Amino acid sequence: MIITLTPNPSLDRTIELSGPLARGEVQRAGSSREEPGGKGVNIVRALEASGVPSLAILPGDDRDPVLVALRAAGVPHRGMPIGATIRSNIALTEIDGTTTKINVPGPVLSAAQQHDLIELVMEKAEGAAWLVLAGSLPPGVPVDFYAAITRELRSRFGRNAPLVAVDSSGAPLAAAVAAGPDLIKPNAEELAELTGIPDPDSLEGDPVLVARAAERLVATGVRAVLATLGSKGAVLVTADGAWLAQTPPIVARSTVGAGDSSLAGYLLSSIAGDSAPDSLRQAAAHGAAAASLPGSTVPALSQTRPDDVTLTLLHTHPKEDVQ
Ligand SMILES: O=P(O)(O)OC[C@@]1(O)O[C@H](CO)[C@@H](O)[C@@H]1O
Repeated sequence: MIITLTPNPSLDRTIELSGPLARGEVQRAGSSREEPGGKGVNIVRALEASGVPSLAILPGDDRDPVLVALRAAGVPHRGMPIGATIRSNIALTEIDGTTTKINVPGPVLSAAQQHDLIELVMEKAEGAAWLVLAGSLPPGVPVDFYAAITRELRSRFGRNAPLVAVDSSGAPLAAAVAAGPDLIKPNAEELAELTGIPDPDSLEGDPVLVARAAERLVATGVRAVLATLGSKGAVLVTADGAWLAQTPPIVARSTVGAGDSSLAGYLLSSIAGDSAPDSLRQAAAHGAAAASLPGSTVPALSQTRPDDVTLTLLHTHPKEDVQ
């Protein structure tokens, strides 16, 4: 069982433009779609599509459009009433797949609601293989929320605690890293921010640099770093090595949720007992399949092509050079 917690879920509205985005002008959209979202929600949508037992935990009232959509789609979830509407995020996709995303803050979670949410996670986490802590934190939630959950989980369940994956950004991710999660899934920008590299673009184009930055995090106690690099592929770093996975070029339609699908691919492969590089291969295949689908549509395992992924063992540099 894989549990995800999305403290700041969203209703994702994707507007598909039939030409390039023109700032300051009225544009007629080709089409638009709405999907229940937030990173942990997308991960469970992807796992569910492949028949992997999973549960999305999120704050949200039963009649909220996000929960209604999850129910209608048969996505396993558990909402916690908050008496406020879940935020709506907007994505504008252009014909070449360029995606502009606008995310809003979301409703405040009070201290009592945060406490209840943590208790719900603890209740559902018993016996789970993974707990994924996913996305931004809503207003009112302290930046060490994910770190505190990781520590609480390990103190309550000891050696039986689920493995913890964190897919977030900024201060919540930095705080979570200090708690030594089993896996983090940064993109180039998040990895650059975490490791103090001023230019994220330099990372995206250079998998060896990505691996070196990730090695620094592994040296501080993160068990594995899965760095997703968009069309450049994905890099996995563990204490045992560093690998690059690259997919053949795809026609991208929307990159929203592609990273979430990558993480779902990694997790489903890993719980099936695959090796770390093979799990990376599945992550890359899932990410590419997701980017070729509209909106935040997630692929099923059968829609992915792991055999087309090229895996390369990255030789970075001797351990003593790690700074
Ligand atoms: O604002 P956050 O929590 O960082 O990200 C939210 C979000 O952009 O993440 C998903 C894509 O990864 C979308 O479903 C959702 O709108």
